[in-house]
Amino acid sequence: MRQRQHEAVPTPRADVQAQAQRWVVKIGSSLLTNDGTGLDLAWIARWMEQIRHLHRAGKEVVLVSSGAVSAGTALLGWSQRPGDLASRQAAASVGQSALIHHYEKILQQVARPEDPPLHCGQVLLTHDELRNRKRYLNARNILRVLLDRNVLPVVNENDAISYRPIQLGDNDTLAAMVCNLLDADLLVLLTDQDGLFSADPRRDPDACFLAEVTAGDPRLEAIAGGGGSGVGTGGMLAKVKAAARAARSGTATVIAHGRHPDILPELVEGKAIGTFFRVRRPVLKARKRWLSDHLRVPGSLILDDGAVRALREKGRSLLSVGVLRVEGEFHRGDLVACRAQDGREIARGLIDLDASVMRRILGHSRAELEQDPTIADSVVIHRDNLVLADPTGDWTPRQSSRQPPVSVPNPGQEPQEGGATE
Ligand SMILES: Nc1ncnc2c1ncn2[C@@H]1O[C@H](COP(=O)(O)OP(=O)(O)O)[C@@H](O)[C@H]1O
Ligand SMILES: N[C@@H](CCC(=O)OP(=O)(O)O)C(=O)O
Repeated sequence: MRQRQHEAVPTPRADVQAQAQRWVVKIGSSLLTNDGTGLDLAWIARWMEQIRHLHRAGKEVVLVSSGAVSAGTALLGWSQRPGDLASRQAAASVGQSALIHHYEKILQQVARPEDPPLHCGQVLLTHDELRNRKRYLNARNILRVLLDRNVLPVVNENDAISYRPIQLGDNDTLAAMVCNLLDADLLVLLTDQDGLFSADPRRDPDACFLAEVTAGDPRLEAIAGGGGSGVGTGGMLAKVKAAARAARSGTATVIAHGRHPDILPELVEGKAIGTFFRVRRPVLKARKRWLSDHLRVPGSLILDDGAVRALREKGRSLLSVGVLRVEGEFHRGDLVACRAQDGREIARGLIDLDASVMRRILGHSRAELEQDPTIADSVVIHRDNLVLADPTGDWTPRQSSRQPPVSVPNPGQEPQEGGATE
């Protein structure tokens, strides 16, 4: 079920939850392990039972699971989570296979005789899958194929080969990206707190619980601290940002305590447990979502005030005459940031020219540029390939682009552009 945007009367929370068809459920490190090493198999069994329950209710479920490093740390006989990259990669490599083994085994143990077959399908993603358009579409297709074949995708970052410059880091971000890939209806972030509080409840005993908020509300980032449990990576801040990111695809979010008994069945019943993040902004089209999903860009263009206005207020393409400076190295087709002169990122998009060509164009004086329309009017970034930042720093749709055909994924088929909302 897709929450309708700009409704006079917003869909009640209970209905958003009960009618959500495609669920992305994320279980954080803080829940999967009690002391930072090893897995809590008893609780994994309870979550697997709950996922079986969702399937019986006809829901599609993707599980985003942390825990590889914790599981590997215990198996390798180390007393604490490794601090150095190589040991963390080794722990993830050993732990990920153990993690998926336990999920599959326990998923079968909790099956009822009348249940149709349900197996786990491991999907390990890196930042590259989300940066490169072809790999992004490929990841989307395989996730769709798994759901179509009644498989439970179990997603994690490929920690064994990720290293800091290309790392997503926390699985809240990853889960939100999966929501964007799949146009999920509901993101459930299970953690070790009852939800979002007005301050970190570990530090502030007077912190108040927030039952319902708006995804992307900039005030929320100020109250959500970084890593809190010491085991998890992103802390509440990553979850608040993930809810804002998920809202770009119209996905509502619930942050709830994973050890609340039967949390998932109770959410399907529409119960108000945990903090609900309502979607209150226009949904970005799939292609623009992919543009906004990039965590890093190889270069920036510094724009003059006229170009900033043309992009922001008139929804125009970016022309070379409006570019004052080029930073970084990039090639035609790369995603680059467009910045105002004070450094704020106001847009980002796929560039039509290499950095070297841009610099050559900028070598002309502004008077020369203005006199030679063939150079001055070169389209640097077409408006269909641009997303604009709104005043909160989130991304907003602007121009409607043409609708490519909707694709139905087939195994082995080349990834296709397109999708329900593109
Ligand atoms: N405003 C807040 N409300 C709730 N929890 C918060 C807040 N600010 C910081 N936290 C901390 O965030 C932690 C959860 O994040 P994290 O440890 O990364 O968990 P996970 O492994 O589930 O992702 C909580 O244990 C809590 O201490
Ligand atoms: N991908 C890592 C976990 C990353 C992590 O801790 O994320 P989170 O559970 O969001 O704090 C792993 O499997 O160990």
